[in-house]
Amino acid sequence: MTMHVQTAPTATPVLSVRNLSKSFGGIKAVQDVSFDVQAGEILGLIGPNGSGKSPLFNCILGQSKPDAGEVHVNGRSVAGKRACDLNKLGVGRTFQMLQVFPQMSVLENIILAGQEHHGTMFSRLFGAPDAGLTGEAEKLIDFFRLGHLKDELAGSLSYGQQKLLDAAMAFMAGPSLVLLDEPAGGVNLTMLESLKERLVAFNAERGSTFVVIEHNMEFVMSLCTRILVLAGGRIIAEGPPEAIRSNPEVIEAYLGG
Ligand SMILES: Nc1ncnc2c1ncn2[C@@H]1O[C@H](COP(=O)(O)OP(=O)(O)OP(=O)(O)O)[C@@H](O)[C@H]1O
Repeated sequence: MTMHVQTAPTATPVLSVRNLSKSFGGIKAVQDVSFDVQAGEILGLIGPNGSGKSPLFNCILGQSKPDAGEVHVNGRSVAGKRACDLNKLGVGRTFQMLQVFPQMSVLENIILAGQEHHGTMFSRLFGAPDAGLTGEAEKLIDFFRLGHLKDELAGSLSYGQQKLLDAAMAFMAGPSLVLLDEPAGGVNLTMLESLKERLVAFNAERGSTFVVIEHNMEFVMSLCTRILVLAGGRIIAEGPPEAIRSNPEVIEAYLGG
């Protein structure tokens, strides 16, 4: 009798980066970087200033064309795709700088983010003014505990509340992968706890996957399930937060930087 050994199928990573390189003139900003992110992970991307985090993010997100390498989201190549095409593939992002419209209400900001994610010019011109997104937007606002501020102008919110709104905007349209660029930057301790707690809850309840660039070590170490460290455009360490904290190469990269 022939025995068939069943092997577990390997899950397709949500994000797969292979041999990515990007130079600016003589500066090798990203050098042969490869990593995978599995569904449900919260991956922290850290490294001293100038280590290549933003250029790497920009290559992943189609803002910048890599010189070499490949990026796949849920098994599909993103080569040549624009940011709006990536939204349709289920990728959301936040930027270092706030992207909220101060003269619009919290609700309007969230609806606009939803329209950007899955609207077409035709649907925007001829569809319902809210593109049928008010219900979904209100749920998301409540999830991020901004319900009491729904009708306030975004510009009247505290900076921390605006960062929370900014993060919430990236979650409209239920992305499977969200890239967060310094979500904790300039946010006070109380709002930081709130932001972290909501991100963890979103990850746990919806199984979404995050990649987070962050300088705030306490925030990143307590939020992330795995950390990747860049220095000089290369990955110098990768592992769980507690191993990264005590990694001599990582300490040296920060102190030497
Ligand atoms: N658009 C660009 N044009 C020219 N050089 C760039 C560009 N983007 C990044 N670089 C260079 O690539 C290198 C790494 O980029 P960058 O400083 O943004 O890394 P980073 O890790 O994101 O740093 P930070 O933590 O300060 O944001 C730097 O030397 C930077 O000057």
